[in-house]
Amino acid sequence: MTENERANETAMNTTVGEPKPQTVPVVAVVLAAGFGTRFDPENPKQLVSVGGKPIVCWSIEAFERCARVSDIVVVVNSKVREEVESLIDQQGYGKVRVVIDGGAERVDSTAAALDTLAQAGIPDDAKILIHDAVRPFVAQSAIDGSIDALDQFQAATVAYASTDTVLLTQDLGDLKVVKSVPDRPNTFRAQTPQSFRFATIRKAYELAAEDPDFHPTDDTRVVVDYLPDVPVAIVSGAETNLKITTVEDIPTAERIAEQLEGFNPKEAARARMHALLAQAAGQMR
Ligand SMILES: Nc1ccn([C@@H]2O[C@H](COP(=O)(O)OP(=O)(O)OP(=O)(O)O)[C@@H](O)[C@H]2O)c(=O)n1
Ligand SMILES: C[C@](O)(CO)[C@H](O)COP(=O)(O)O
Repeated sequence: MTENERANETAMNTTVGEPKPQTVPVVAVVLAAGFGTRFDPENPKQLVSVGGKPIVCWSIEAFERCARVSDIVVVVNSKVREEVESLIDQQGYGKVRVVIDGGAERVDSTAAALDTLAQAGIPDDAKILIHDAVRPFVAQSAIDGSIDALDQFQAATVAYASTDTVLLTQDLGDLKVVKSVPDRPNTFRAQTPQSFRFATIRKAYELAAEDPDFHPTDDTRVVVDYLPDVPVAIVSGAETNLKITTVEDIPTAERIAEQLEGFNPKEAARARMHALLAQAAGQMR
C-alpha cells in the first residue's frame, strides 16, 4: 500500500453494511452562485456541459440519487438563475425545495443558505452537506461517508491525501519563505461536501459574521477558526472529485465523465473545441 493510500485509508470510510435509518433531515446545499473569474465569467462554468450534461446537473443528481438525502437547496446568482431553474424543471429533480440567491463570496452564499434553513425551522441536529456545484463527480461513498461521520462528529469534510509535500510559508514583504513542512501523511486537499450539524455551522457563521476580516474559502475553515474545540473529521475523497476551476480542467472532467458514463466522442470533441475557444477568448481580453 502506498503512503497516499494509507493516508486515505485512515480517513473515515463509508459504513460497511446497512446505513443507519435517517432520523433527522439531511439537507444538501449545492453552491452554484460563483462567477467563475478563473474560468470564463462570460461562460458560467456551472452551466458548461461535460459528458453531455451541465456541471450543475451532475452535482444535483449526486444528491438526488442518495436515498438518505431528504432535501436540496440550490444557491445561484442572477446570471445563472433562469437556466438553473429551467434545468431543475426539465430534469424534474424532486428533492430541490428552493433556489435562492447567493452572495459576493462563497461564504456569503453558504450564509444565505443557512438563513433560509433557519427561516424554514430546520432542527438544530439536521445534517447539512455543503457542496461546490463545480465538483460534479462526487462519489456516493463520499456523500454516505459525510452523513455517517456526523453520527460521531459535529463537522466533517471530504478530503484527499496530498501526494505532494505541502509547504507552509511566511510573507517577508515581497517574497515568501518556508515556515514549516508538515508530515505529508497529515496533509490533505480539502474537497466537498463539507458537512455539519445545523447548530454547529450556524454558530460558527454567527461568530464569523462579527469579524470584518472574514474571507475563508471554505466552510471547514469557518468551524476551525471560530469553533476551535470542534474536531472536523476527514472523510475519504477521491482524485475524481475534481473542482472545475479553469478551462484547463475541462478535458480532465471529460475523461472522468467518460469513465463514469461511457464515451461520447461527439460531445467530447465539442467540449474540447469549446474549451479552446474559451481559452483563446480569455487570452484576447
Ligand atoms: N459567491 C460565490 C462564490 C462561489 N460559489 C460556489 O462555490 C464553489 C467554489 O468554487 P470556485 O472554483 O471558487 O468557483 P467560483 O467562485 O465561481 O470561481 P472563481 O473563484 O474563479 O471566481 C462553486 O461551486 C461556486 O459556484 C458560490 O456559490 N457563491
Ligand atoms: C471548498 C473548496 O472546494 C475546497 O477545496 C474550495 O476551497 C473552494 O474554492 P476556491 O477555489 O478556494 O475558491
